[in-house]
Amino acid sequence: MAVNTALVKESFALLAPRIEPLTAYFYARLFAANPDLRTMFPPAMDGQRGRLFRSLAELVEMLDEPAGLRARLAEMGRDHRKYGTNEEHYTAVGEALLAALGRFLGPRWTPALQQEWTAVYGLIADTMKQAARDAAESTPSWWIGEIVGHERRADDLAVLTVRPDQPLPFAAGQYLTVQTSHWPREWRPYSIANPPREDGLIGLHVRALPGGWVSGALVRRAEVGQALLLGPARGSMTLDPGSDRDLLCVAGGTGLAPLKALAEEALARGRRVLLVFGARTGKRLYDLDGLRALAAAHPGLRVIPTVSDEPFHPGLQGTAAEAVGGLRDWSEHDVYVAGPPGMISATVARLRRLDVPDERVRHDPLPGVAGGPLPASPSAPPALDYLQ
Ligand SMILES: NC(=O)C1=CN([C@@H]2O[C@H](COP(=O)(O)OP(=O)(O)OC[C@H]3O[C@@H](n4cnc5c(N)ncnc54)[C@H](O)[C@@H]3O)[C@@H](O)[C@H]2O)C=CC1
Repeated sequence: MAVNTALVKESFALLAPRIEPLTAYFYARLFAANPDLRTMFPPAMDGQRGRLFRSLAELVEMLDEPAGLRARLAEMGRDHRKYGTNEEHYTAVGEALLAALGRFLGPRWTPALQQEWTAVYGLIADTMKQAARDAAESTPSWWIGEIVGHERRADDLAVLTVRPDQPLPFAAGQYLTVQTSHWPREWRPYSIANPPREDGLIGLHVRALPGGWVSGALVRRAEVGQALLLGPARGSMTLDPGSDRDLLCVAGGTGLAPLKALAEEALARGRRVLLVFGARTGKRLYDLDGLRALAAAHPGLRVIPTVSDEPFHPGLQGTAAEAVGGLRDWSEHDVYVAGPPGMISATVARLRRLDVPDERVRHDPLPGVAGGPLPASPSAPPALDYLQ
């Protein structure tokens, strides 16, 4: 059945002011009907609550772009294998979701609207399940990664090197999710800081965010020899295989990680790269040595560090976005931007003013990475304590 996307979008928009009680009702109903599922979610549900509906909002928004929607759903389906999600869980979530929509839309929940939403959820679930089945033929549901390198570059920043127990396919520019033994069932996304290597090693740049459970554990408590759980690689901020344009990479803080990977990959293919690396202070330019080493190996790389919040630091002053504006014409470059959401927005706005076509500018989704877990089953990853 063709979905009446206008009707679905209109009804979803009506729910916006009541998303919090709706989400609470959804999870209460899901767990009441399927009590065993509760134990498979993180002990604290605060962050979790918003995730499912942020994902749903994103999918509803994409209903008019079938190819993009299918790709997004397939990625989510592959990723959900790490939670141990099985086909019955999709049914349970669908029932709770339709019940929650019906309750909060009240008299507007007509049989016709119910039919539309049933079709939309059917499309979501079927696409995710099929992608999960396909992925199961060639990859594990999750990987165990041994920490083989842990360098504290600052009190709140570490560069980790992780060796997955099995080949973990990814492309330069992608990210994966990580779980530590300190916070069971909490997964957080980190960009991979290198292109695929023969030894399979994966570099991660982690800043401990204030109150950040997983990032704090990765920076301050993780050690060489410990194990992490890794989800599959995700994200579409990758090199365009059909392009041979030079690259402008604009990094803010640890947003450097995916751009270093993309730069290395592009340089290996003979493309030239200008990498602007913005940080608040000189000390926070935490990987200048690594970038200098890359530039020494590749004459096609030029690195421009800039510092925004330390007035007497030598060299360029200002944010990476400001630096881009002052440099030159970027309209013939492929541009990649990564960093805090405000920095990405500011850089994209600046690039627009410089007449760089939108389709040449790539960044990960804002304001963060949407996509929360569907429920997990008892076949979910074991707690890491047992592995160490
Ligand atoms: N794929 C991606 O886009 C990735 C994003 N990140 C994100 O990057 C951030 C890195 O955090 P930190 O290293 O603490 O960076 P930070 O907060 O120290 O900021 C880095 C740079 O961005 C500038 N900046 C920050 N907010 C800005 C704004 N509103 N407008 C213009 N410039 C702004 C700062 O002045 C500084 O020069 C985290 O939010 C992390 O989630 C990290 C890795 C990959």
